[in-house]
Amino acid sequence: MNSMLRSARTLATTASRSSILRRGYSSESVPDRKVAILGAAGGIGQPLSLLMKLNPLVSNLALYDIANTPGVAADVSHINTRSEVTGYFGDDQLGKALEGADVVIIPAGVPRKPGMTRDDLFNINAGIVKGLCEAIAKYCPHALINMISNPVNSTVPIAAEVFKKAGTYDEKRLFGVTTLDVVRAKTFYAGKARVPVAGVNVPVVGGHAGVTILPLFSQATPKANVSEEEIVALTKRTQDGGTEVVEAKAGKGSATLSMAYAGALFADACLKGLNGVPDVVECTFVQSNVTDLPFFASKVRLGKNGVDEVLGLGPLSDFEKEGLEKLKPELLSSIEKGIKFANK
Ligand SMILES: NC(=O)C1=CN([C@@H]2O[C@H](COP(=O)(O)OP(=O)(O)OC[C@H]3O[C@@H](n4cnc5c(N)ncnc54)[C@H](O)[C@@H]3O)[C@@H](O)[C@H]2O)C=CC1
Ligand SMILES: O=C([O-])CC(=O)C(=O)O
Repeated sequence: MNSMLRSARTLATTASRSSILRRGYSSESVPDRKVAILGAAGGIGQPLSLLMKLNPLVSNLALYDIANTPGVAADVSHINTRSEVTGYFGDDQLGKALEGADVVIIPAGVPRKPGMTRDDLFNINAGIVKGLCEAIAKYCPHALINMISNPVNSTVPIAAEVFKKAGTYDEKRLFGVTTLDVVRAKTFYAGKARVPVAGVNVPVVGGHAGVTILPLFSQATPKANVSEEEIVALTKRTQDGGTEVVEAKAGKGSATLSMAYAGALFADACLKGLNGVPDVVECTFVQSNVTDLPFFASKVRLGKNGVDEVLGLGPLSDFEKEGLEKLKPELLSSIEKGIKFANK
């Protein structure tokens, strides 16, 4: 029995060491990193907590929600990986959850039901995000913020305004998580192009709602014979990916599992950037000069201070150029709605 336990333990240690080595570190050089998840007991929060517990770059995992986090934290904490896990709940414990955090992931807020747009969530989620960002400004002003709560096109500008008011705003540290759009675009493209999905790359730019989601299939790799008609259909399916899940769940919420996967990928990229791993590039919604809009999702190189460089759009097809012009009014109005809310 003892030898069985010993070999299981050796396996776990070897797995964690080799995954650290795969990420470009020597096993001695991985710094301590605290990740806080706000909304950790929710549909996204729980599987995201699990995935972050599996990430060997995390040394301290703080799980915060308005309720139910002690159970989630107790459960996840039994997994024999590197991080210490602590559950926090209620306003009184928010400061402790945030103190010392390097990355704060925010999936707090209500999800859509069939028939709703992401903007229909604004009235509830804007207030939730504002309150959480006020606490972040106070307790961990230098953390990288990964905003998942919808409508992302407005919640990111809200966060920026809250941080500006608190005097802590650093545009390099605020990210709207649009990774799920990229994950979907890759999956749908691989299916149509009949290529192995593991090698597929597709940038997705713009924002995170309906037509503001603009996948750039003209830049997809590997190149494949995909017709114009199929590109139009792939674009529409990527833009409607969230709605597809909302309708399939029929009133029981929106994407949680694929979102947890996407959120874990993006947080991992942020941690790698912080740790100095070179050439970490992800699409994300950030303060931007790439277009005339103040916030825009595009490829971003991540570094030790968050955003290292916001990369340009690259060459667009005529269909994508048209999509870009079409998305601007809606994206701008969502950004302005967020700014107005934060300053009222
Ligand atoms: N960026 C993206 O690609 C995606 C964003 N989302 C968004 O993520 C959000 C969460 O979705 P789900 O996890 O499915 O919802 P959910 O309702 O299952 O979970 C939300 C959690 O937030 C918690 N919460 C509410 N107020 C809070 C506060 N003040 N502080 C801390 N926690 C608080 C709730 O207690 C709940 O546990 C929604 O706004 C949804 O639209 C969902 C999928 C993809
Ligand atoms: O569609 C929703 O409401 C949730 C979301 O943002 C997504 O799945 O992309």
